[in-house]
Amino acid sequence: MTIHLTNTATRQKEPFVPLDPDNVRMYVCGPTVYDRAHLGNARPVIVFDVLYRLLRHVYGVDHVTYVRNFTDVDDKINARAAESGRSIGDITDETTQWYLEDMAAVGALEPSIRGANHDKAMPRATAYIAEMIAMIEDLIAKGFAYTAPISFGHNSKAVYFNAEKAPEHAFFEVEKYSRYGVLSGRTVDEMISGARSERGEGKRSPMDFVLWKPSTIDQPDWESPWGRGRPGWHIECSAMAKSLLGSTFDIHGGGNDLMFPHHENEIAQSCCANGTEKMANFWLHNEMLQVEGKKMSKSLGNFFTVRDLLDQGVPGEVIRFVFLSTHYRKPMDWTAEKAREAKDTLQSWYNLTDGVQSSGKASFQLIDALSDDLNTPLALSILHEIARSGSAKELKLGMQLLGFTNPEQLDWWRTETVFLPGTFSSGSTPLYLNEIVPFLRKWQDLRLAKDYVAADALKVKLEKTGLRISNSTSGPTAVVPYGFDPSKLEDI
Ligand SMILES: Nc1ncnc2c1ncn2[C@@H]1O[C@H](COP(=O)(O)OP(=O)(O)OP(=O)(O)O)[C@@H](O)[C@H]1O
Ligand SMILES: [Zn+2]
Repeated sequence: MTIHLTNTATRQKEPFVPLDPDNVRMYVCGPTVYDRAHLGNARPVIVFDVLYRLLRHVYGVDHVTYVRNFTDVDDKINARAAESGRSIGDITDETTQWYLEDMAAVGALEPSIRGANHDKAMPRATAYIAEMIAMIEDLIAKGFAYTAPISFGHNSKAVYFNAEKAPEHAFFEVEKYSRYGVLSGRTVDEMISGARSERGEGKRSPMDFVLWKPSTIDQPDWESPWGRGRPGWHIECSAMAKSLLGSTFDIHGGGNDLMFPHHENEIAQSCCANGTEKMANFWLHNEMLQVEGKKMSKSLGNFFTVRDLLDQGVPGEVIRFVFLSTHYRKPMDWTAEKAREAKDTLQSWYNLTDGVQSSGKASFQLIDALSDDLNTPLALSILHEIARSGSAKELKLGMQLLGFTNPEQLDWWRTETVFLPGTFSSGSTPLYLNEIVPFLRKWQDLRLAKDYVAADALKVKLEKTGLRISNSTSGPTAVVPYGFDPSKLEDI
């Protein structure tokens, strides 16, 4: 069975043939670490996690390398340090840790080098400055890049190191690379207006972009042939990808907001420095999580974080489920309704598969769906069918393939059912039997007395505590959610 993926570079769905089936190589642009990940940032993580799992399934765990970087040098980080009075290292260490915790909570595997956990699978940009400098020197030597000294104005001299010699910018000269713009399919005008936001003294053309920039004394800096300075964002990914995956690798991924200019610039740098035709054979881009039609983003301020949802009691698996119910190339919204439905579904699936042995291979139908350009909505509907047919083992295998791994320590989905008069569903006595039964009795009495108004009011109050109250064939019934807090009953 061949995996087919939509390749942004060709705008077609193509059969995926790895360069080396013994080591399938994927790079995904990671976060800039200065704040909590917002919910939109989790979308590429979950999408590429599914692809990673599929590749491991097809080629074997030891035959897939997945690299996702941390951008820990960036002007947004400097700004956060300046406004908070904290050190850059503190901010990047803390947010890196947060990111790892939040992405683990949504069921994402950590990237790995052929299945082995390794620092190199999650490289920090600051550990690759020497490689970035070498690549920039290479680009200059080959005539694709140039340098330009900053001009010392009346007050700028004092703020730079080594004031004797003006530090220099290094720029990539876009005109030298004929395939610039091919990935995103943009016109020169569109690219010029997109590039204008990036300032830089001494640029030959507004489209040229920064490879290296001088640092003032209050900015992070490294020694370089162009004076003390720091790298531009794009060169970070080119240098790390080359160093860890080679000059040409299989798949490069990220959100479609990165297609231009970031990925266009990565391609220009890598292909020109490495003398290759392609940086990656396949370019994959996920569409955006939106809020009222606009991209969820930090700059627009229309965001909430993954941690906000987790703290509100939305399980990470529910976040994952909601993302997978929309195809990765379609924009989507987060809604409370989708989260509720996902939670109900997962709750029933986890209960159905609880304790079921799960060795074996996931169903072919499911692999087929994922192999067709990661059709996760179809995969979920196949799981629905499997669940309806009652095939618990097959369901569990399928859930595992999609990353719903049923973590025993986080069994938010476990429920118990209490019936009147004091019987219960599971083998052991429910924890809150004695607290709940009197309320069920009272509800039954009100109904028998035909005082439906009071009965309904009581039901509403009980359901506010998290119980689900109904009248089953066995009589009044309360479904008790995992983590139920009986002290909430005291106010009724
Ligand atoms: N709303 C979104 N929906 C889906 N993916 C997103 C969204 N916003 C950002 N991403 C992706 O998240 C990843 C991390 O991006 P990055 O760290 O640059 O985001 P950011 O700069 O923190 O966010 P923002 O774009 O909100 O300023 C990238 O792959 C990017 O494409
Ligand atoms: Zn990148």
